[in-house]
Amino acid sequence: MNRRALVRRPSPRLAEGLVTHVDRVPIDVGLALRQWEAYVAALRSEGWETIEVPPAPDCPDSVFVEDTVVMYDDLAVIARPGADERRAEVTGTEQVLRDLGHRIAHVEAPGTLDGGDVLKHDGTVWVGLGGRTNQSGIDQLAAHLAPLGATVVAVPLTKALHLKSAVTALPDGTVVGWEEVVDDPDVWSSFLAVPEEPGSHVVLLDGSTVLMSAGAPRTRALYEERGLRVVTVDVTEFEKLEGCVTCLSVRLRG
Ligand SMILES: NC(=O)NCCC[C@H](N)C(=O)O
Repeated sequence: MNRRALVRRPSPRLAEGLVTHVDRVPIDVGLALRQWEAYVAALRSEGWETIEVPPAPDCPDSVFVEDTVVMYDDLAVIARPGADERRAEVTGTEQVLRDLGHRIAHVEAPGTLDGGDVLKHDGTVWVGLGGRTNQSGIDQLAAHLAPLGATVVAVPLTKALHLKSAVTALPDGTVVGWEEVVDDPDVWSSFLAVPEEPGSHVVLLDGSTVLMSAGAPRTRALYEERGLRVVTVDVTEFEKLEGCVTCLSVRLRG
């Protein structure tokens, strides 16, 4: 399978990015750019072709490209970000996906939906409700994905910015999370609490390899004990803005 991922270069205005559940602290934009370049290099060295969405220099949070779309098979559901400040980000993503030949659908007003609220595994799509994503956004996503056989499940979300700020899934479907910010771990039949907050975010690079933050060494060891190969990257400047490894790319199928 062709392994391709969208990424988007950080805006020079990154330091003005939104913060909701954390206090604002200074961002080193030069360091952020180097961390982003290393993130892209890590994807490439793991066999992923990276495609840059044209930069959006006026949108401070545009590096968090995951929030602009939900991919399912060949369908790209263009998000409608819950934060007004981020609405303009979707245009560039849509154009790139259209040019790549993906089918396009949209979340329309009054719906809101951020890609970071959407966790997929094996035909089930969990969507965080209560932060950036509303019920109309979830209903619209469910309608777009139903013909593809996906089951959409709304999940309460009050303690983290996005569902995938709280939980992600390992290749075997085990959902991993930092329990302090998970509203209801019982949503998942297999839930594993991890010992460090940045450890709850994994990007699946293949069936046995995950990409994660370098800021969670004990969780890394836990994953390695489970037989996973782990690639780490420094993403401190993005973590200061409630971003993480998942937010920085969108993986495409086919
Ligand atoms: N998917 C994600 O978790 N994205 C992180 C977005 C962070 C950005 N500062 C925001 O508040 O929208």
